[in-house]
Amino acid sequence: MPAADGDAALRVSGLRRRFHHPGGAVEVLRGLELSVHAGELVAVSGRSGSGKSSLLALLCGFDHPDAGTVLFDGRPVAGEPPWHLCAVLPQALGLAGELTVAENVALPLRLRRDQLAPAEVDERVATLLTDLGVAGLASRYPQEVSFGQQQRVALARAAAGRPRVLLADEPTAHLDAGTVPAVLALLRRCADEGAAVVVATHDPRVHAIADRALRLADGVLTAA
Ligand SMILES: Nc1ncnc2c1ncn2[C@@H]1O[C@H](COP(=O)(O)OP(=O)(O)OP(=O)(O)O)[C@@H](O)[C@H]1O
Repeated sequence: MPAADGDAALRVSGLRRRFHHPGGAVEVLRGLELSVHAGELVAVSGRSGSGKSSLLALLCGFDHPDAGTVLFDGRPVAGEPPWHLCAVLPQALGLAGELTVAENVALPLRLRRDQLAPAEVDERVATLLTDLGVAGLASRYPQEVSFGQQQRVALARAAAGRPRVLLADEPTAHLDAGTVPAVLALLRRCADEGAAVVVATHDPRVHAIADRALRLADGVLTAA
């Protein structure tokens, strides 16, 4: 029997977001509904400008809706949810330039209140960097590696805290075909280990590993 919406790790209701431009207002999200359960990987497609990045920004608290609710395990969160509850790979990546690759990935673990032992942090970081094929870059700074490598580092950072909800915006853009399988495997593993995973993507390779495919159009999500 499918899990009830009320049990969803992430539950979004009636989400609205309007942007104001000199030429007028654009309502990008128009009462959007979404429920994602623990262990589920959902791929969200939609034409460029349909609002995928705007949706992810609202889910992770970078932006605020005009109306609607975002619940994590049935509860609202004031401001940005902590990394262990919701972590994001944004399109702009947002790596800290003053921290090395390894320090960036360790950051969500170091910021947690329930601190892990330093050896466990180091092991988790090393495993993620190895899995994503960037272990050799651990002591470099983000500006010393390629954009595609930075993208994998930002994904490792998002996954490091084993978040309840993992969001990824176009995680396979900028990657060569040989690198994509490792990214897909990590996203799938995060879901299999219990995260609710939402991926904004046009990539059919992501759709192939997703449990559900949704399409964002006219401000709402429908089955793709
Ligand atoms: N901060 C903002 N201020 C004004 N308009 C915005 C803002 N952010 C997004 N928009 C507008 O909202 C719409 C949705 O943008 P968004 O980046 O969410 O689309 P997207 O589906 O992620 O596109 P892409 O696939 O090209 O990344 C676009 O028309 C965009 O111009």
